[in-house]
Amino acid sequence: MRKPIIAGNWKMNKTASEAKAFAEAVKNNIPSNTQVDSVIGSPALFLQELMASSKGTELKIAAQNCYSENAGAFTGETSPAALADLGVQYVIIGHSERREYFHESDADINKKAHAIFANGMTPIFCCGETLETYEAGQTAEWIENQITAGLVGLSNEQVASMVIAYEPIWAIGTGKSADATIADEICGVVRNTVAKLYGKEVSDRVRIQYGGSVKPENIAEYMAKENVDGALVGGASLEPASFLALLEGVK
Ligand SMILES: O=C(CO)COP(=O)(O)O
Repeated sequence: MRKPIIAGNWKMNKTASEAKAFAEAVKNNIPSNTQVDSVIGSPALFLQELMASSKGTELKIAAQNCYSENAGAFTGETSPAALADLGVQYVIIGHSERREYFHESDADINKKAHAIFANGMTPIFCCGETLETYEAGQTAEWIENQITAGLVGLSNEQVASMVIAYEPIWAIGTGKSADATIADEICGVVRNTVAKLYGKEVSDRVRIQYGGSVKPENIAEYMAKENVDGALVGGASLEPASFLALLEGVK
């Protein structure tokens, strides 16, 4: 049985005081982590504050990115070793916004995945296709390629323990969600790709999220699907009441 995981991705939103107020508002209302892993992915600037505010509670904290080296002359980058030292558990990598606006390649993302595991954290690895690829009927091939390249060299145990988020680019922030049937089908493609590369035992364990215009009103439809183990949520994770409602939708 795979434990559900709901992760908010705040993207580049909030100030430190707003991040702290959010954590204070939600931290005592997070469901037990025997039911669901509840995660907030924050800008690096607020991670230390969020770690302090959420200490001893069921709220887990993710970074939205990191570099693939632990230290050195990499101006402006965030060290995975420093994230691990803060107690951060998850790092989102390969988000379509980073691939598109910051030109991250599959190889860059793969190096980050290795660095995250080397520091004892868990990657939330994002994949997803454009509307053009979707309409051309090439989604499955696209997703297989992103996963194959992004996970190169990881061990079976590492892949089994990670989280893979399927986020169709055409459904991100557009209000146009892939319906639950499509989400389940493509999350199934993700799982089959993992099975082909790492075997069935690994693909039965890896957790797969759907992301793209998930809201409290539609979360239950996604969670009811066989291949969907959780959600990666942007806009609807920004307000405490909405984030808590997403978690309620899983219970
Ligand atoms: O990109 C996303 C999460 O990483 C999805 O964003 P929205 O939930 O705002 O569509």
